[in-house]
Amino acid sequence: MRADPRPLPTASFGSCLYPPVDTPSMHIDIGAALASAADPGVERATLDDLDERVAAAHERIEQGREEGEFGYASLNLPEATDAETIRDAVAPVADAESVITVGIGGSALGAKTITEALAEDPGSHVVLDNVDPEHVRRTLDGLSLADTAINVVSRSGTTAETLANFLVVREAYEDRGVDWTERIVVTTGESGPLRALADQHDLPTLPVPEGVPGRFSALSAVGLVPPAILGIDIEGLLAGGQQAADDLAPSLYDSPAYAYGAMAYALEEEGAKVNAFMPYAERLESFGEWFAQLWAESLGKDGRGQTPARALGATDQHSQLQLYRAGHRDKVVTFVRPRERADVAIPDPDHDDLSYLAGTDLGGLIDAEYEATVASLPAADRPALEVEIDRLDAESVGELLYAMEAACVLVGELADVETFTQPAVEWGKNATRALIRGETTDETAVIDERERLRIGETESL
Ligand SMILES: O=P(O)(O)OC[C@H]1O[C@H](O)[C@H](O)[C@@H](O)[C@@H]1O
Repeated sequence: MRADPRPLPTASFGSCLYPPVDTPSMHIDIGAALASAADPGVERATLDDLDERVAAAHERIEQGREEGEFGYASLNLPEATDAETIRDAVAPVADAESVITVGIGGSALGAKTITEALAEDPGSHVVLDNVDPEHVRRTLDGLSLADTAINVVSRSGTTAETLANFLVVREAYEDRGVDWTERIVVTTGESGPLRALADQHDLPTLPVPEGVPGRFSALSAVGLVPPAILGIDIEGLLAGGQQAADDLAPSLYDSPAYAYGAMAYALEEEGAKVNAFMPYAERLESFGEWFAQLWAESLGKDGRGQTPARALGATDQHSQLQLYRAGHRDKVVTFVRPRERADVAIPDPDHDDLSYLAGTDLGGLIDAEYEATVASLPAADRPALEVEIDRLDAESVGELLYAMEAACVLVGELADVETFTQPAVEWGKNATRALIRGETTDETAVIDERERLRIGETESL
């Protein structure tokens, strides 16, 4: 295992201006997003002023946690989630070689992030979070269903994509003579069609946590059933989450989660309306997808909210970095990396031009790329934030998930938006249901009008 690439603080661009906000295994560096290093950037005086509002927001958050208020209760999950109950529920399928999750959004992305980051074989967790017929068919054809456990998750129990896929998956098991009722775990709310189906077939069912929106439920049965089936240390994930919970403090200078949240908020105020999220590890690619839902659905309200853009390091240095360094000054790049990496030596090159690679390894190369790309942003007067964990283990991943959730809740407080709901997604859902049912509703009227206009325009061409 490759050791820590560099001790802190060193001369990485900008970090000498402000010491990173650290916990035992998580490090947030905000230096390269200060006004002294970047534009848009945050003045130190602005940050100091903002810290008073962070203290007030922290008080509000703690009060919401104490009272188990809707949304704020999410930040109690490390303590509230009972790992043993989850382990008992998955015991009948603990021999499964793979898991197929049928769920979407917050009911899929947490589990996907955790198994991608920590499963021995990330491919052993397959997620059906779309209703693309060819993809669903190909996915099921590619699985040995007898060795695959089914994880069906829906907080509302009504989501069309999840229920449709569940019916297709169930039929596939039946067609192959595999008793799906013996290979399934359901996680859902107290009511709704999925709960009714689970009761009808007497399926092992876990409750979604009370008062926790889907996108904040990774550290509950919603996110932990597939990891538990695949032998991942779910207790370690919860311990990491608890570590991050214990590190919440009434100052951004003492809490990595709040340092990240406060900087993201302040940068949006300064014009950084896009947050390009760039993990430097393939095992953290889905973490970017999870972050995108968290940030977009929680903070995209009242005409504001940073647009999360997904990128991957080092790959997207060769596709998007040009834009980040030389495009509109409307972005911040969030760099994420595990400091410890596997060792894959680069064989001695038999060509002089490649001699610079001699004696190094892929870990050394990707870390050099990380350092260079982080430094390249303020070198172009553009803001960057760094989120580092010591290694990809259960504790660090649990801490990372929780810290990003707490950062998001803080931004919601500072921006004064309704963080825990997502009313804007309902229009499309209602319209879909009406179209499928052949009903005429306000939504279908809009769709018909669009169709009339389109036909009108084509005819007038
Ligand atoms: O868990 P479910 O009720 O099936 O919802 C799954 C997802 O769909 C909804 O439309 C929301 O946009 C998400 O916040 C949610 O996570």
